[in-house]
Amino acid sequence: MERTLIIVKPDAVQRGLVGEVLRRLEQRGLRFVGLKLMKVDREVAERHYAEHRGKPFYEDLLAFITSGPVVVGVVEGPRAIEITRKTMGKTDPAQAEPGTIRGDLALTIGQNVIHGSDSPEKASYEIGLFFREDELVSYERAIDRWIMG
Ligand SMILES: Nc1ncnc2c1ncn2[C@@H]1O[C@H](COP(=O)(O)OP(=O)(O)OP(=O)(O)O)[C@@H](O)[C@H]1O
Repeated sequence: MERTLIIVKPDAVQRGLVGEVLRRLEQRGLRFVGLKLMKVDREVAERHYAEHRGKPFYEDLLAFITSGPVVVGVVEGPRAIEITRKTMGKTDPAQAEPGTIRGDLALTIGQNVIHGSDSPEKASYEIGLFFREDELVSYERAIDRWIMG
């Protein structure tokens, strides 16, 4: 069982795509165990994007992710990180396959609809950055016996 963090980015919230993005993840069998709408402040954004500090797009990245509300979620399931990343598609929407979230919905590499953690270490770090332990809900669905069995 694995957990990963997703962020429905400000462009997707502004464009009314929250339901569409969450639906695509749910349809892959992933189970939401945490979900909330929030604004990301500069300090959290800097911690989240620490690996990109110094890159040419770093300031734009921070400005964008703090520009308006986002929806952050924690999804759980076997191979949740890999399945989420595949469902998202490549970072650059021009290279993302049709049928992926970014391939179908993203407009630019900066405004690319969704973030998903890319390793177990990052998932654990990012979940801790956005959620307290008591905000995450453990539960089982009947369907989990098939897809997780
Ligand atoms: N060359 C670039 N120009 C502008 N923005 C970029 C560029 N490369 C990456 N970004 C932005 O920085 C974010 C983080 O980059 P990263 O390489 O970690 O991509 P990712 O892991 O696919 O995306 P995310 O971390 O959002 O899931 C990207 O989602 C994108 O919005």
